[in-house]
Amino acid sequence: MSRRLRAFKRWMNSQNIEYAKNIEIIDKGINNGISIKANADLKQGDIVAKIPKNACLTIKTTACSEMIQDAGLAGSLGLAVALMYEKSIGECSLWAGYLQLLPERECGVPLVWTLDEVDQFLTGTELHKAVKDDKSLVYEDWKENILPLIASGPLELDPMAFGAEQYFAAKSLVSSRSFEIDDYHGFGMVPLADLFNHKTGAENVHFTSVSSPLSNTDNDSDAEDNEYINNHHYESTEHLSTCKNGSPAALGGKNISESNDIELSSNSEEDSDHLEMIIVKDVKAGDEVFNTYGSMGNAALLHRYGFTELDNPFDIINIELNMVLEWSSSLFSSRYSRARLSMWRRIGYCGCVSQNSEYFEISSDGEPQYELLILLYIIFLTDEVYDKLNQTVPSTGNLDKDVGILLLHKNTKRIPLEIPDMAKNYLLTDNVCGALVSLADIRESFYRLNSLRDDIQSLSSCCVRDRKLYHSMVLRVKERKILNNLRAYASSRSHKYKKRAVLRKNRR
Ligand SMILES: C[S@@+](CC[C@H](N)C(=O)[O-])C[C@H]1O[C@@H](n2cnc3c(N)ncnc32)[C@H](O)[C@@H]1O
Repeated sequence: MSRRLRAFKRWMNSQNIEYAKNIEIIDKGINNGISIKANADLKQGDIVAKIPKNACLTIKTTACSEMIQDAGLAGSLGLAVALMYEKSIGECSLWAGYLQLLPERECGVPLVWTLDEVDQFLTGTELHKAVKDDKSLVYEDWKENILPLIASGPLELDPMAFGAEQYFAAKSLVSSRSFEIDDYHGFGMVPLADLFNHKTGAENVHFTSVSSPLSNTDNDSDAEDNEYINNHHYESTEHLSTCKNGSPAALGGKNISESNDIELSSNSEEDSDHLEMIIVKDVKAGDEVFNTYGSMGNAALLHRYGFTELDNPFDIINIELNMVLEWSSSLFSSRYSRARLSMWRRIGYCGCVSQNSEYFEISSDGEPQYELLILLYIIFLTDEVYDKLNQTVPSTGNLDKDVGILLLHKNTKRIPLEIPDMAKNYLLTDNVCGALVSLADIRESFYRLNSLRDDIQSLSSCCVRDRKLYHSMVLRVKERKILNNLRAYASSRSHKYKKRAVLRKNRR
């Protein structure tokens, strides 16, 4: 057993953190990290760890809690300050035995890459602009909130431990390892629980928390209920994109409040101050025990946790509304495009919205967001139908649902927009399918020179241990495959394509 692991186990003992004998903490060193393995078969319902809430590092439990509160810091910023402070006081920290097990920073998280690395590895991907924006926002946060604490705060903070670099490092740890604990503590670092790795849709454990100490005081029996919570962290909700159809954006995961994974189980009163890890799917002796950090695509996984998965079914790619408008303006005029866009909005549609940008999602199998199909269809409406629609649809105010479906097909048939599966038969005209292929080509050009084949070859020859390169290549290749799937989706639905396929078949 490594020295750092022995020290961590001694520390866990001192904090009354309990874990089952049939799980083992495996330390593969700095590069490969730590994971949890089953020593014996684990059965659904087994509790494999109990962690007192006061052993968690939060803005309430840290020794600098008062300073954080007085400075009005909260969220991931407050937790990062708590983490930096506890690290800065070394062995005097109550969490010294825990902190010595953590890496300096989560190197895979692009927030801590250099700007050159961000350009080198992420150009063209969903993350390129997001990470650049993050870097400047996080730096601004530091300048505005932490620098004043070093200069004139009450605790004589060591400037070497609270520099911008240390803040970025702390943010990468908070982003990749913090959990929501309860209403009182908010998010925090949860020793032991944060040693489980993630597997999408195939987790073995869930993390459970008893209701907050605040609600415990009102003697309500709800306070004894356990609530399943996920390894969601501040970034996941701060940057969470809101999408009309509720699906996660490329960078968003499942919002905690939207989670339908709530599991309730009762717990005795004396247990109410701790967290539990409970087995939800049997594990065979010798296998790794996985947690889930939520259902999210590779862009979100890399953004927050610093890794990707080759077979991630939640992968998506986004097509920005601005890109659609540019493409439309290159075919028609920009005035024409703006008028068609305005009609689309009047009928009651919008894209997903995140941080000042509006976009459409393309799912892993290449299926475009419904709202994009409607917009493209409106762009290609003949002037005659458009004018008719223009007279029918009110320019402002709430739309009557009946008016919303008054989109006319060629033979003046109404398109039943409220039944997407049926409407798609009308919306996917040759023009719309051709537009989807063009949009895929334009989005593809963001990756610059290399072809997808080049990228696949680079990925196959690159080593998982070269983390930045490997995971950014997985992100790139998976995104480009989705664009291929979008082209295939469009081609297979285009009548021209279908006709050509029939002709080819007849010729054979
Ligand atoms: C909560 S920690 C899990 C424990 C971690 N392995 C350690 O060494 O402490 C999250 C970090 O573990 C790593 N990780 C978790 N699941 C992973 C996976 N499926 N593939 C690659 N890395 C993973 C990533 O570095 C991530 O930021």
